[in-house]
Amino acid sequence: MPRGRPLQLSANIAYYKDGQYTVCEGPVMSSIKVECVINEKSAIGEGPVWEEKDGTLLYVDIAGRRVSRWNPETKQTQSMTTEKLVGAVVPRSSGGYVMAEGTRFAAVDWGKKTSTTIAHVDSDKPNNRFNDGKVDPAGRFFAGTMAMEVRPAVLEREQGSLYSLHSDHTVVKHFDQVDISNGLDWSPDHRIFYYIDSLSYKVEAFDYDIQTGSICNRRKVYGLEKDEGIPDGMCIDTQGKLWVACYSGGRVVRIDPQTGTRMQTVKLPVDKTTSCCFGGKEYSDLYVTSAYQGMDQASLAKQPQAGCIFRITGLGVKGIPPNAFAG
Ligand SMILES: O=C(O)[C@H](O)[C@@H](O)[C@H](O)[C@H](O)CO
Ligand SMILES: [Zn+2]
Repeated sequence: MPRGRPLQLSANIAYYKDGQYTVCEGPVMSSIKVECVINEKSAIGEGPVWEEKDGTLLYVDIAGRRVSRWNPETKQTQSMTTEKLVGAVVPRSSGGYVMAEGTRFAAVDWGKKTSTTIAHVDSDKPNNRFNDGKVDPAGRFFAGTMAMEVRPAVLEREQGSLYSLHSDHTVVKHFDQVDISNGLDWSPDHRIFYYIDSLSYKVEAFDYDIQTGSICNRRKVYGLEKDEGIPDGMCIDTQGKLWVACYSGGRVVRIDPQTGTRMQTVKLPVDKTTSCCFGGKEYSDLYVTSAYQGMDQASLAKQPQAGCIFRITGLGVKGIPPNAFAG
């Protein structure tokens, strides 16, 4: 091994210097690029989903009460306003979308820009709303709730629950006592469900039964460090590693859930990074949403791109195509 030549390890690069290998965080030899691709700002951009058939990015602006779809070719965004705060939107196999809005699951007719209720949750909690959601590999739409925020991350604690909407339109409640129900995804072999309750400052895992959609054996897989901020949305890559957007951390981190360690950090030019998904050609680009809500004038002046959506290229990893709601 000649001096100064990098040694490729599984996830990191080691440099040989002064008689020892220094392991840097992340594949520093690849050219990672972060660019703002959607200039149209969201108060709380969230829930990005890549739609392969159209090559478009679907996402929500939670507080802006908007579902949007952006076409990278035309650079055009189409939007639909929602009545209540909208936590997540997902593709539906029978066409259109399903959204988790207010405290209801609703079908969206994208052509007409209208919605119809499928089911209600948390009817005993008028101050609750849906937050993040995603479809499991069998077509069930998982989404969780939280109390309305007084300001970012300030709210009545333990009011939320995690639900799933099944193809027959029944709703299952998995657990309650959630502060801010947030990022979620499934392992590539469908045997593990990963979940974030933001104010726990950790990523958790459950055993997953893909046949029934039930979860058990809750455990911690990663605890966030102080400077990483609040864990928010997340997605998994084909290697089973988790990409977590860190709210007030201005970064996405790649976590190895098997070892509970951080493998990589990618910083962004905004603090309030909220969620991420893979998209683009072969799902090799990471799209990252952000928020401007809750920022004062001074920080907005310092971060003019707050609320924009970013694309990270050159990561050298690939994502898994999103699932569509089966009902
Ligand atoms: O983006 C979301 O998931 C929530 O709706 C936001 O409100 C933030 O996550 C929260 O404020 C940070 O904890
Ligand atoms: Zn979120």
